[in-house]
Amino acid sequence: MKQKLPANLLFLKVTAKKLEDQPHQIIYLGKPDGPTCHTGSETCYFTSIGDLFKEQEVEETNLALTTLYSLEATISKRELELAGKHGKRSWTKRLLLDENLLSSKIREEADELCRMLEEKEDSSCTASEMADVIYHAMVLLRHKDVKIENVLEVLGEDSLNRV
Ligand SMILES: N=c1c2ncn([C@@H]3O[C@H](COP(=O)(O)OP(=O)(O)OP(=O)(O)O)[C@@H](O)[C@H]3O)c2ncn1[C@@H]1O[C@H](COP(=O)(O)O)[C@@H](O)[C@H]1O
Repeated sequence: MKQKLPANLLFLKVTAKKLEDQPHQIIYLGKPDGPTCHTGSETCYFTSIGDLFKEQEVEETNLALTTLYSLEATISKRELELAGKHGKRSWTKRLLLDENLLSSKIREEADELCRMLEEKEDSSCTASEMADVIYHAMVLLRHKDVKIENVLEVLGEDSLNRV
């Protein structure tokens, strides 16, 4: 069987196959007779490996942002829950209610991060130490009514100014 592609008069040789154990299913196999793309190119896979790496970078950035925004939303939710009488115990709520505790935790976590560097520990704990710093600092942001977006904007401006 030959099937004409409407826009560009290119052809695919199509064969149909039935699977023995799946009598109600048909698999069509298309074998191009000449180029398969309307541009006349052999394929439509125009994306280079380099572009794929860039896409991966974008995906990683999106994941990082989604995580930060989601953490921000959780912290805001805990703040709203403080208004209710009964709610489950939450470390975030404790921090939001106690500025001294919040400050001392941020200092403690930042100190742990620095000590890890000074004492030349291997890097296996770096991510979790940094996560502790970020989380506690983000509770402070909420307490001061500052959005993570504002922080990211400042970081973006700084990096542009330094190019
Ligand atoms: N990221 C955190 C987070 N990191 C640490 N902690 C808590 O912070 C407290 C102190 O943390 P530490 O790391 O200092 O714990 P530690 O036992 O002193 O251990 P060391 O550091 O001394 O080894 C513990 O009760 C931890 O559970 C956190 N509590 C909450 N979050 C985030 O906040 C969200 C809401 O949490 P709740 O408010 O508890 O519902 C969670 O889903 C998380 O995303």
